Amino acid sequence: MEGKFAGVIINRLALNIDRMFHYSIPDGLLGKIDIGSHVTVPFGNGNKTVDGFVLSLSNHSDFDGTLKEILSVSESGPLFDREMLSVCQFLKQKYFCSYISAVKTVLPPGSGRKNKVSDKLIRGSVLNVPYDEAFDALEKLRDKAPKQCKILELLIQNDFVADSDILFLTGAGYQAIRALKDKGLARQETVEVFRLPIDYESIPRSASPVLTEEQQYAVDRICASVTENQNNTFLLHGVTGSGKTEVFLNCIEKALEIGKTAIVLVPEISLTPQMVTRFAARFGKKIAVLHSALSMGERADEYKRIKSGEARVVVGARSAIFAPLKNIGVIVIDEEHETSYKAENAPTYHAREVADFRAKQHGAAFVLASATPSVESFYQAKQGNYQLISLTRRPTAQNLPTVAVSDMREEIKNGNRSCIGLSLQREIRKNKEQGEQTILFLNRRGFSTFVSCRSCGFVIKCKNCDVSLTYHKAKNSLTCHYCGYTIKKPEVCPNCASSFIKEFGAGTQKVEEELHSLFPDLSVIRMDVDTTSVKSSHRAILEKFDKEKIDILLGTQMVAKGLDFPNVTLVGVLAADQSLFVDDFRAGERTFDLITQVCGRAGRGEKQGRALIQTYMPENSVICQAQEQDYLSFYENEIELRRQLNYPPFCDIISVLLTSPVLNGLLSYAKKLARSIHIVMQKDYDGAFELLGPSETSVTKINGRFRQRIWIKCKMNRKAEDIFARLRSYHINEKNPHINMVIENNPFGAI
Ligand SMILES: Nc1ncnc2c1ncn2[C@@H]1O[C@H](COP(=O)(O)OP(=O)(O)OP(=O)(O)O)[C@@H](O)[C@H]1O
Ligand SMILES: [Zn+2]
Ligand SMILES: [Zn+2]
Repeated sequence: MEGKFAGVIINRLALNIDRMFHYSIPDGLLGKIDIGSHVTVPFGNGNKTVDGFVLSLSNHSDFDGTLKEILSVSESGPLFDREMLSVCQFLKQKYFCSYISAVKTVLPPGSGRKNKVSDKLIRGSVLNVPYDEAFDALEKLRDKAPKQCKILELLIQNDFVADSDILFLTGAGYQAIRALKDKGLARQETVEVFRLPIDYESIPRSASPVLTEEQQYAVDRICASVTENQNNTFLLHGVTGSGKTEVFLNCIEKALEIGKTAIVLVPEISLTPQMVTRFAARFGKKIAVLHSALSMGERADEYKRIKSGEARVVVGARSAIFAPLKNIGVIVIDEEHETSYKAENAPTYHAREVADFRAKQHGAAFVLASATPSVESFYQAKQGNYQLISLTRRPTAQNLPTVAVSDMREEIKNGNRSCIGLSLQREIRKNKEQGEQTILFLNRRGFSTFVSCRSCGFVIKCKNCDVSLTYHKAKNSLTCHYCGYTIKKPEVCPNCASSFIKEFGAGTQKVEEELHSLFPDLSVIRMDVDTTSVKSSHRAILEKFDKEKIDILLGTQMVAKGLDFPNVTLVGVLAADQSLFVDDFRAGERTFDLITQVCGRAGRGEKQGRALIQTYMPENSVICQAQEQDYLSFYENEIELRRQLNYPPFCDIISVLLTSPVLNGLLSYAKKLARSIHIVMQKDYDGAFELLGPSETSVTKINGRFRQRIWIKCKMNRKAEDIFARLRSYHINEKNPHINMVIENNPFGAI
């Protein structure tokens, strides 16, 4: 450990201290401090003791005066190594975040927190009164004790909330939790944490099936890179059910064989149960699983197993890309087109970009797998930057499912007002008679359930955000999905006092009711955010569907992808076209991907599958291409559109979002910034660019903050990075206490 001087990042989010502070290392601590050490230091004029992280070490200092000394260092050793330090620098440069938020992204789970992760038990709170009483209490607390009100809202929305989560999510202190308990509204509960998320050893081991020729070719090409330490990027484009997973399982096996390690990212928690089982069946305890549904304790355990070298394959959601593995041989991103790979909070990294960075550092093979690659990735493959490997058939006896389109306008003309058309009803019936199972997919975007007045049209909105509240039938509550604001559903319209105030739109609950009345003899199981809030319920629902041969699995996005049930031969897509109306240049891509993926759940076993797409616009080209499951013609169309309209991959889109609790001053500041950006871009940027805005965002207010956005279209290169980094410093120096700035490169579904 070299050096007498250390550069330290202070563990505070305040933007004006977002830089390295230099300290000298006292003799007593020499040799004990390294990159990644967690230290305490005197800070500021008052020399307050604060904690921070060591990011650099050196033997000399340019500082003229006497440097302050580091006070202490955590005994448990450095929290990250030099490789992770370079990842932090990458995050900071590419995503315009502060040092500390970059560092926090790579820290082990639970570290740097005040309360220690207990070994077996988690303390938390649950609601202690019926919902109705809780709603009454909410209104009483709303103005007098807003923190308690926020906690109560959380407890209404969830069955159990860990105290640490309450503190983190609401910013309240323990006394607020205690006050709610004293009032009898909440009570304390302790839940036992399952230390190993899955008993990997209990899952029966299974070997690889004999690969098809196409699969073997893919494995050989990727493995050549793994063994030769070559950093190549592969786009594994295979139709749904073509055995992509089998391909990368085999590549990982190879990597392990020659002493290397592997990371596999899978998109959402919903994907993990089946996927994890497949990994455990192949690799047993050599795998570690990291995703957000694990408790902090579980995550900390898995992390330890990775650090100790026991776990050599990490399977996880987005943040697993930061797993502290050494000697990585292969990184896989499954369903690489998924939007959940992009982080929503700072640093707003894309896992694909971080993976690319790490793969380069390790000389690892990088595999992007999808049946419907993102337009950006496919373009890279066409340009020769990625090596394209295609799997064109399913390895099982069956072809891709046949897909039919059902015109819902005809259904309405014929007097059928059900959201399940007659053709779909017939198919469901037929499937039941053949003893086969059905998956029904409800495109969530088309089915928000808000409450409105049938007399005056009044829609109940959030008081902090410019959005309508979502109705939850089981609790008879209305909740804001942005800020958590919760109220009881009013009996009469707050605007005109009419009692014709009702929920609008069909949610999964409504469709479920309809299924029961159409098919009283069929069993239905529902999977959506409401039925999966309790830990492990994903797994439970899927297991029940499989083991008990439930007739219909009904769900939102959660059932669209990754599921592999051989007895499912029919897939129905309700409201296929709704996601086409979203105001986003990726709407077509997302609709194509959703429909193709969900149809791909059918006929994965020995029996031929079929899918039925219900739509109001059967002539729409995206719907037609999805019906044909023809990615290539979809891509050709889409890339031409992007070229004409100058969208990614032909340029990058940078969003500069400004928010403030007061409208006054926000717009003029945004205009001033837009003008400055324009001038600087003209002077210092060397290519074409376009600047749009400032303008209001589609949701004009979130969490009590008004929003203005400036869009810049340009190629994100070193020069542009430098300009936006300067813009960020300029904003920090302006000291506009009310106005927040977030710069984001290529945001997804920006609101
Ligand atoms: N060579 C093979 N021989 C027999 N069965 C296979 C073979 N390869 C894969 N399978 C089986 O075919 C099914 C689909 O394979 P897999 O899940 O790997 O495909 P996928 O392309 O990853 O699917 P998707 O991306 O559509 O979810 C699985 O049940 C798998 O066990
Ligand atoms: Zn809100
Ligand atoms: Zn009304």
